[in-house]
Formats: sequence, C-alpha cells, structure tokens
Amino acid sequence: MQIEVYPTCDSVKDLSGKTAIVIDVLRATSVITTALFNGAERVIPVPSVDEALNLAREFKGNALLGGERGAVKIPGFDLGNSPLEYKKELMAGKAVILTTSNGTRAIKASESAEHILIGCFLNASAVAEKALRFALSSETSCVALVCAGTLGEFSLDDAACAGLIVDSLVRNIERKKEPPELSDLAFACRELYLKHQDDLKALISHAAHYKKLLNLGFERDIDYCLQQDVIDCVPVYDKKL
Ligand SMILES: O=C(O)[C@H](CS(=O)(=O)O)OP(=O)(O)O
Ligand SMILES: [Mg+2]
Repeated sequence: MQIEVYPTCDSVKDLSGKTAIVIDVLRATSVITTALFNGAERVIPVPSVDEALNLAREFKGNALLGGERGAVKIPGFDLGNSPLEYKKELMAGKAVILTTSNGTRAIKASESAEHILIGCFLNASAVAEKALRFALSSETSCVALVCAGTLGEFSLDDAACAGLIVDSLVRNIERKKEPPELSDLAFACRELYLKHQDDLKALISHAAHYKKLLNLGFERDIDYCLQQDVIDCVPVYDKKL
C-alpha cells in the first residue's frame, strides 16, 4: 500500500487506478461534508461562477447556489462558503451547486483517480477507513491525498489534515500487518500533524488563509472546521454526474 500527498491542486499528476482524497479544510471540503451530513441530496462542485449559474437554470430553481470568491458570498447566490450556513433545515433533500476558489478546482484536478473521496478534519477517520477499503480492492493499492492549497500555494491547514489522515491510514494498515510506503510529503505531513495535534489552531494560525478568514470575521468557521472526527459521512465524488 502506497500513500502519497500532493501539496496543491496544480501539482496533481495522473491518478489513474488510485484512490484520491481531496482536502480543502478552509473551507470547501468542510462545507461539502457538512451539507451532505445535514441532509443535502447531493453537492455538485463546479469550477466557475458561470457554470454554477447555467447549471442552476437547468435545475429550474430547485437547487441552492453556494460558494465564494475572495472568501465572500457571490452576489445572487443563496449561500456563501461557511459550513455553518449549511444547516439541516436548509439542506433536507436539496441539491447544492457549489463553486469555490480552491476546493472545487482540486476536485476537478483529481478526476483521473479511480475513486474520489472528500476529506477534512470533520470526517478524517471515516474517510481514511473508506479510502483503505477502496485502495485495497484496486490494482494500484495507492491512496493519493490531494491538498487544495490556497490560490496555488501550499496551505498549512490542508497539510495538517493530510497528516491526520495519513496517520489514520498507517494505523489501520499496521493493524492488517502490511507495512505502508509513505512518500516524503506523506511522511512530513504526518510528522507535522503528530507534533501539533494538541493545539492545531496554534499551528494553523500561521496560515495565510487563516489570517484572511479571521480578518473577514469567520473565526467560528475556523473553529468548526478544526474539529476532528465529528462526522462519519464520507462524500464520494461521482465524475459521471
Ligand atoms: O472561502 C474559502 O475558504 C476559500 C476562499 S479563498 O481561498 O480565500 O479565496 O475557498 P476554498 O475553495 O474553500 O479554499
Ligand atoms: Mg481552502
């Protein structure tokens, strides 16, 4: 079993035969996980605002439009990119069309993978378990963690979450007595997480994106997104839809 990490969506290579876990802690994959956990029928990630608006027309007003540009809600959209907006009472049975600066691009960049799962701190153990099951039943036996990063740059929040998921994968694999092979970056992300696991917020306060969200008044989002293993829902991206 191989475990590899890509630091940004632009660094992703061919993932054929691999199981990808896309991570955008702040905030797209935390939003997707929360929306589905709270009863959304599906979340459709699209890279551009125009694509989101065109798709909403096809749904004839029966889908919610969500997302951000510059971290704030897009004019005319129903929801921004705060997971706290994606509440049970709004989500029940609804389709959500989502476009964000980094996360939805990272999902598209992972489309060559055999399976594409959505991960974040909220569902870290659950996504590791599901990825392991998929990877062990595929030929390549490889899990590729794709960090969205922020606007093309490496982002600490995604790397720390990748480290937690790598740690969870390693522990699961060791239980099965098969030694995992970690790429250099998978090893480094795991060490980063293990060193800072007792105060992740202090670590992530060094991230540029943390500072941006804090300045915009989104501290509650950050606290929410840093909770570990509070959701057991694992979104699976279906590229055929
Ligand atoms: O809203 C967010 O958290 C970011 C926006 S940006 O990176 O500050 O432009 O989007 P995401 O795609 O969820 O990283
Ligand atoms: Mg992000």
